[in-house]
Amino acid sequence: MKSSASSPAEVQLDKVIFSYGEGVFSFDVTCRAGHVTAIMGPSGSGKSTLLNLVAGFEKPASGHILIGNRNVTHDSPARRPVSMVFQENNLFAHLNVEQNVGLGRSPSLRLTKADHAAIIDALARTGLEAKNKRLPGELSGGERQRVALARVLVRERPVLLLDEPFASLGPALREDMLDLVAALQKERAMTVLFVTHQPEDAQRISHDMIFIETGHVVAQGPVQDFFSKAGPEAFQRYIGTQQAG
Ligand SMILES: Nc1ncnc2c1ncn2[C@@H]1O[C@H](COP(=O)(O)OP(=O)(O)OP(=O)(O)O)[C@@H](O)[C@H]1O
Repeated sequence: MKSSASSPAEVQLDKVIFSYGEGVFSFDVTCRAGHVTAIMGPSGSGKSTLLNLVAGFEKPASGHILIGNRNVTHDSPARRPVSMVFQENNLFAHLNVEQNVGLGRSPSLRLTKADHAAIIDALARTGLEAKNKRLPGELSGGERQRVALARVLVRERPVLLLDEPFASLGPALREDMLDLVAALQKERAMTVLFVTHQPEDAQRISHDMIFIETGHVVAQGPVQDFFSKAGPEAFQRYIGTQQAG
């Protein structure tokens, strides 16, 4: 059964422990339903790992993942009420825009009239109507990410995981894309977990922030608190280092 994107879902990592061998990750954290949570932290701190645990690409050694109060710890990625957009390689190169979006409805592209209507809607919403027959190789980087967002729309999952989706785009285009995400998030009341290295991107669209260091959440709270003078020391140090670099 498809989860409705209209019912916001909390995302909880409940005493989750995970390890790739050497480094241990421990996450005990909740992301508010229907809000955008930015996930920031130094390179290698575990931001993508956190998203992969929620998506089901990695399994915790112990603890639970709950989405909308449903325990999904043992569910495969396909069964989880989640969509994910990566920095790149979100699309199949041999399928055109419409087909790539259609995969969000049916992996075999057996599409009903209602599916086609949803695809047309999503293409209009993301400004891609005129490019529906193009292959990904015939699109700009920003357009390809729009296709990925159109697919998120037709999937109608309540949780959206964004792993630095606009990192390779220039600042003006990145702002456009972030505003599109913010509009779609609001429209669908999605719960968004947004990994980014850009403090200004986090500030632009996020309500909350999680700051990670060496596999642990070291600070969490409303995003504006992080940017005040009294913000978490670890975060201040991190953005200080980034700006100095
Ligand atoms: N498949 C894997 N096998 C072994 N180690 C891994 C694997 N994936 C990630 N790691 C290690 O786990 C740690 C956390 O990686 P992760 O990708 O979650 O960090 P990140 O905070 O998202 O980093 P970045 O900002 O550079 O993308 C890193 O030390 C990384 O080398």
